[in-house]
Amino acid sequence: MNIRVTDIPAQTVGRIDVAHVSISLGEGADAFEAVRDLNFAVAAGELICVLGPSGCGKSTLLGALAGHLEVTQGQLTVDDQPLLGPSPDRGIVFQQHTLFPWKRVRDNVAFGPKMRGLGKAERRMAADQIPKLVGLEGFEKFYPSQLSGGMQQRVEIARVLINQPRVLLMDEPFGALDAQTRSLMQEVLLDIWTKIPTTTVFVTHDIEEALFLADRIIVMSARPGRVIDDIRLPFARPRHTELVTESEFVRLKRHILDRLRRPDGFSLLPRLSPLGVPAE
Ligand SMILES: Nc1ncnc2c1ncn2[C@@H]1O[C@H](COP(=O)(O)OP(=O)(O)OP(=O)(O)O)[C@@H](O)[C@H]1O
Repeated sequence: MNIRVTDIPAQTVGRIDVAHVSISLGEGADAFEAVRDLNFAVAAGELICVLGPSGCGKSTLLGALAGHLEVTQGQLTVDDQPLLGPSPDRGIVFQQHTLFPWKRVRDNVAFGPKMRGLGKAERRMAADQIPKLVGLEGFEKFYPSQLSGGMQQRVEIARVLINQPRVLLMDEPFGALDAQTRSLMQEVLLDIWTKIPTTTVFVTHDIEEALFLADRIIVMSARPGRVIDDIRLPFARPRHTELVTESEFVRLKRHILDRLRRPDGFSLLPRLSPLGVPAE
């Protein structure tokens, strides 16, 4: 049975507002504008992909959402609260692994709550449930080096989810995986997101990945990155790999390719409001 986005439990937290955000990097004569006047919102529980060519500032935007970078102009808020720095409320998963090699899976996952001073019983409960959710059952006692790349990424995701973040930030998390594992991990992510519909901002330069995962795709131009398209996807959930051969999928892929080639060209899709719904 296909379920629609509206059937997934509604989230009430995790709304992101990116209001006229520009970010400059570098200093003095080396300073340059990485992203310019980004203006969009992400609804609570929505999964968006930010897509754009290499160097267009996708990671810069994610770094600012994570609280690692300050914006030069404009404002970033989550649930109307300005971001004041990094927080477990906004968990980030990178392409590179950040696991402690000397800790077992279970202890890697439980590390964040331990640092936050959560009690042992609470930690144990979370550390038992989250690995199951991401498909790590049976691997809790393994060390990272005993796991495949895909399994290590599951641990990375578990480590973030255990903090029950309002927002999940993902910076090309599957970029280093082989094509088959990557496809599997996309399905794993959608399965997790359906069970815990956390607001997710997923950065990628892979058009098919964005089309497969997202409720909406924000397309950015080359540097300085600007939003050149905001596309709400019509595909039902759950999504299966056959989706990539459907005519609407192929049509949207062609549309995005065209937008990336001609960023100032005219979009044939309906114009969207900042929340990604068709404008009046
Ligand atoms: N700390 C930094 N100092 C100077 N320039 C930087 C710094 N970090 C990134 N850049 C430059 O800023 C621009 C935006 O980088 P960013 O990593 O955000 O792009 P991206 O879209 O994520 O690229 P990719 O898809 O290749 O990861 C790039 O031109 C990059 O070379």
